[in-house]
Amino acid sequence: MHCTRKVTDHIYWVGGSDRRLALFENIFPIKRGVSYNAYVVMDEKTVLLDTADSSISRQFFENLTHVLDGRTLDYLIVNHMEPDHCALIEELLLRYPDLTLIGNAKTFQMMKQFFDFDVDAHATVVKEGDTFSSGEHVFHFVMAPMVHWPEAMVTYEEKTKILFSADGFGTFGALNGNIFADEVDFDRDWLDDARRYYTNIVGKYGMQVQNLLKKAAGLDIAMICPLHGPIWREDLGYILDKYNTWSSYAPEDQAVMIAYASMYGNTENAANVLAGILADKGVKKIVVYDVSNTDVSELISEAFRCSHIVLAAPTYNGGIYPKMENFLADMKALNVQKRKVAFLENGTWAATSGKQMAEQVAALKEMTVISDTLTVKSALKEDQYASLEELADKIVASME
Ligand SMILES: Cc1cc2nc3c(=O)[nH]c(=O)nc-3n(C[C@H](O)[C@H](O)[C@H](O)COP(=O)(O)O)c2cc1C
Repeated sequence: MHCTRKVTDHIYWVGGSDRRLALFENIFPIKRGVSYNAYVVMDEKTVLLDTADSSISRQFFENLTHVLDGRTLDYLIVNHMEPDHCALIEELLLRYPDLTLIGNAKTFQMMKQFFDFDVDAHATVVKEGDTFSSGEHVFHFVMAPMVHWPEAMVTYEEKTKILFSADGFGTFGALNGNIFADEVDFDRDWLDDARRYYTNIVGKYGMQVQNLLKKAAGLDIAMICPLHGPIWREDLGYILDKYNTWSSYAPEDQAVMIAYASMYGNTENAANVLAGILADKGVKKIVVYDVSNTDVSELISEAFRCSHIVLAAPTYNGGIYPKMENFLADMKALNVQKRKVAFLENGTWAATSGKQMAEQVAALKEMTVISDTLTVKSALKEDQYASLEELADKIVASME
């Protein structure tokens, strides 16, 4: 049966959620599932904005058929060619052979790569600033290259002042009946997943997101309809502000993240002792993560959130403990920058992980090392308490 919701009098959410998928993009754990949003505009002409992932195809087509209520589908606006949104285009054409596809030149290049149908026979190419009217609704096309694919665009509808924002402002998490951010406790239940989605998927492209935010500032936006997660129709400043923070790589919180790797508990012990000393000195926002037990997507998300990062790892066959090395590689890949950092190394015969971690962090932009590397030789000794206190003092002194 159909499972749709009204967004405005003439616009409907026709998406669906997948709670079975373990890994989004076969890499990111999604314990709370994910939604694939799509929207239908009922007007003189009928318009669909994006399709969905094949996993929800049955629900999507039931929704679409129900909303169209016997009418045909005239137009599909393709904001993003990633398969989780465009998988159903070919089936859509089988059902609605006269369908016109609206996208930019790159959209259709990609469509020809993904599909075998006669794309040119259906394509209407639009570019930045072009408009299209379906009757009462007027759609403006705004290019959003590399947010997060080159062909990505967003569509602004003039009458309803809705920004159909593609993957921008999206989040992991299935929709549970409530499709609007103001119907849920976003800050409590969604923000962590929104940050994890943004930082891991779009995090690398901060400058491109900043460009899109500048374009968005010129539009009178009443609602943001993303392709994943809740729709924003109240307090838009909240999510725009978060996007501005994340895309400018500014820390969201003055907080200390201690990420440690440990096989036999000694580096872990040092991480815990440091956290305790920081707490003694009045720091409230401290998070401690075992990099072996925490998915790297969560570590990245926290690295974007926290102002301070302490990396603690044993030396391993002359290198950095592999799970920590993987986190460092991801930090580079996702452009983590502008953080205050410190290192704690461990080694039993030749501790070099600190030096090696520092070299990798030096390749990141605007990272400030706030203290000399602290070396543990196998296990932390009582006489090292003072050096941990010294490190904690430096962290506290550098917090705003
Ligand atoms: C497979 C393996 C390789 C290691 N390689 C080195 C090394 O290259 N240099 C070194 O000084 N210690 C090396 N160690 C020793 C550990 O770094 C050391 O025991 C450290 O205290 C482990 O910390 P943990 O208790 O937090 O796991 C190695 C240990 C293991 C198990």
